[in-house]
Amino acid sequence: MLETAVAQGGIELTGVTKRFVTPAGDAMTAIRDVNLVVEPGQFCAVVGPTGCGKSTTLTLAAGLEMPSAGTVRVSGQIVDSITRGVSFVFQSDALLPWKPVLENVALGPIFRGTKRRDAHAEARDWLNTVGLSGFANHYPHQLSGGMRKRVSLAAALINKPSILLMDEPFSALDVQTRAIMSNELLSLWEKTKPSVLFVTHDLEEAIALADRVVVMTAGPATVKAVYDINLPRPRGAVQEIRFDSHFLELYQQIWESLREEVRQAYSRTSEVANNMEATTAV
Ligand SMILES: Nc1ncnc2c1ncn2[C@@H]1O[C@H](COP(=O)(O)OP(=O)(O)OP(=O)(O)O)[C@@H](O)[C@H]1O
Repeated sequence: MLETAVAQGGIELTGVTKRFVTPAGDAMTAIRDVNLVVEPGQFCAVVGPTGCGKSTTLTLAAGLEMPSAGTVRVSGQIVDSITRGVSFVFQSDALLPWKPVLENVALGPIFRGTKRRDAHAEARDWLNTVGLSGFANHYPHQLSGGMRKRVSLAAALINKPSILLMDEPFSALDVQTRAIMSNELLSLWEKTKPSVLFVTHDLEEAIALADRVVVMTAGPATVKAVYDINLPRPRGAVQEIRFDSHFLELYQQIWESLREEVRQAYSRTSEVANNMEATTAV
């Protein structure tokens, strides 16, 4: 497993712990002793209770944060600065509001030194791929949430990333748009096959999209269990695969594992809230 992760685009976290300093000056451990492998071209989803450290895991893979202990390797190289070949898609769109759609999509190639005309031509191809060829001159605020998300995907994929890091990319969308975007993401991923690390709160979404689902424990997070999702590909419409009997079995099995962590995280936050109330009442 270790050898395969060394190939282009493989991600490997070994014994990774990340501590932060809180605003009060205390040390807090966000993730603890995390071991995680994403094989090149694999779609890996990470689920876990809120606040357990999923986004922290992504920022470590991106090289935006450094581990306090352990190592992060991408394509076999230890990550010690911003990782090359990575595109990030967040919950918010991260588009520049003062630039039209075409310019937003062309930004990556322009930053890398591609001539403006060539970058625009490439951006037009990507807008065509995500079904927005008629919106090149619109500004982000003139688009719907789903359309902005498509622009974000085009802006990420135009960079031909070997790694795509996605932090709850569709959570702000309504259910129907979310399903459409999931299908679009799968068909785009099947064309270019970057390694994907996809953080979500939605277990159904994780199983419908991924080759592998990683369940993290209540914070400080460590990896609790890893499930291989052996549903056939291409998956077809994510709305339909949810009714497949094997999908339901996988859901049941993974939810069993996740439920306990969600319960623990919830009771911890309730304890903190109760303690705060008690302190305030004194
Ligand atoms: N830069 C930082 N400084 C201090 N604490 C941080 C920092 N980044 C994250 N944390 C803390 O680390 C913990 C994990 O945060 P993280 O955002 O990784 O969790 P998450 O699982 O992605 O949460 P959610 O599911 O709610 O999005 C949280 O307690 C958070 O407050």
